[in-house]
Amino acid sequence: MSKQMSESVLEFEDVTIQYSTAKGALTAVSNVSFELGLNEYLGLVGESGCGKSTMAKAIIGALDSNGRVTSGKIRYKGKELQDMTEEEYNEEIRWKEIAWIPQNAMESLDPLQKISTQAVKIGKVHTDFPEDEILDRFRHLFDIVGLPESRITDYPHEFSGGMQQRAIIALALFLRPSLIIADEPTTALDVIMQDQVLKYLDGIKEESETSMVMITHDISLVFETCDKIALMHSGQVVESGGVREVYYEPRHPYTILLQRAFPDHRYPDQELSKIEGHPPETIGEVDYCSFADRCPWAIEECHAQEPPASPVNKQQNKDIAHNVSCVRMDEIRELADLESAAPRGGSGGK
Ligand SMILES: Nc1ncnc2c1ncn2[C@@H]1O[C@H](COP(=O)(O)OP(=O)(O)OP(=O)(O)O)[C@@H](O)[C@H]1O
Repeated sequence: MSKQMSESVLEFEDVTIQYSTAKGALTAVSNVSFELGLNEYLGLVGESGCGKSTMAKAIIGALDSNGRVTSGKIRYKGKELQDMTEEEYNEEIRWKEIAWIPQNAMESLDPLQKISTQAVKIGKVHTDFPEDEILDRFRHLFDIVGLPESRITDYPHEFSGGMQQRAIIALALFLRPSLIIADEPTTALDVIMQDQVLKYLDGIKEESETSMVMITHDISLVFETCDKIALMHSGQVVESGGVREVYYEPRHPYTILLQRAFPDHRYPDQELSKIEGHPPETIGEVDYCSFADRCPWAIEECHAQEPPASPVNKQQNKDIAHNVSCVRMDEIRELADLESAAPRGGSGGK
C-alpha cells in the first residue's frame, strides 16, 4: 500500500507465517506487505482459513505455540514486533498501544469478575491513575459505546451478547490504544446489534486518533466501514487498495467473485453467486497463485508462479495504492463481464 501516507502505525513487510504440522510447514501467511496509517481503518477480508486470524494473532503477540513468523517484519510505529517476548509485549504494547476485540467478547472477559474490576486491573497495570479516576474513565467509555454508566459493576453474564461486545469495545478503548484489532466484531450478534456495534466502531474515529484492522469474511461490511481493504486467499493478499476503488474497479477474480457472493444492501435484487471449492491448505513455499484452482479465468501461468503485487495504474500518484496479484489483472474486468454483472451507480464505499 501507500508509501506516501503521513504516519505509519502498522507495517507488514514481506511477512510469511508458518505453523509446524505433521504434514510439514503450513504456510498461513505468504509474503504479505501492507501499511496502515494514523486514523485509518483496514478491512482484512477472506473466507475461513485464509490466514486472517493468524495475521491478527501475530500483531497482538498471540500466535499459537507451533506458529512462527518465518520471514519479514511486522512493525508497530517503527518497532519490530515479530521477535518480542510475551513479557515485553505485555509490558510495552498490549492494551495501551494495541488492543484486541475478539469474535466473541466472552473470550476476553473474565466471567467471574465484574467488568469494573477487570478495568481497574488493566488500569493499575498500565497507568498510575487512582482507582476512582480509572472508574470515571470507564464510565465515560460506557457512555460512548451506548451502555448505561451504572452498569459498569455488572458481571459479564448480566449483559446481552451485544452489550458484552460493547463492553469489550469500552475495555479495548480504555487505555487509548493507537491500534485496535477487531476480529469479526459483529459476527456473534443479531442484525440490530451488529448495526449498533458498527456505529460505535465508526464513532471511535471521531473520538480519538485510532487505527483499526477489522477482520471479516463479509466484504460488504468492509465497504461500509473501512478506508482500505486487503483481500486474502490462502495466505496471499491478492488485492489491496482504497475501498471505493476496489469496490468499483476490482481487478482480482477473487474480489469480483466475493463481491458477487455477498448481499449488498444498496442492491437488494442482485442475484448472489457462490465461489466453488475452498481455499487450499498450502504446505511449504507458495510459488503459485493459490486461487488458480478455483478461478474460472486461470491460465497455465497462474499455476507456475506467484504473481507479484502490481499497481493497477502505474502512472497515478494516489494516496492509497491499488495493488493486485493477478497475471490477468489488465483484462479481468472484460473477462468477468463486469459491466453486466456488477452493481452500478450510486456512490459506494466511503
Ligand atoms: N495452530 C495451528 N496449527 C496448524 N495450522 C493452523 C493453526 N492455526 C491455524 N492454522 C491453519 O492456518 C490457516 C489459516 O488459518 P486462520 O485461522 O488464520 O484463518 P482465518 O482466515 O482466520 O479463518 P477463520 O475465518 O475461520 O477464523 C488454515 O489453514 C488453518 O487451518
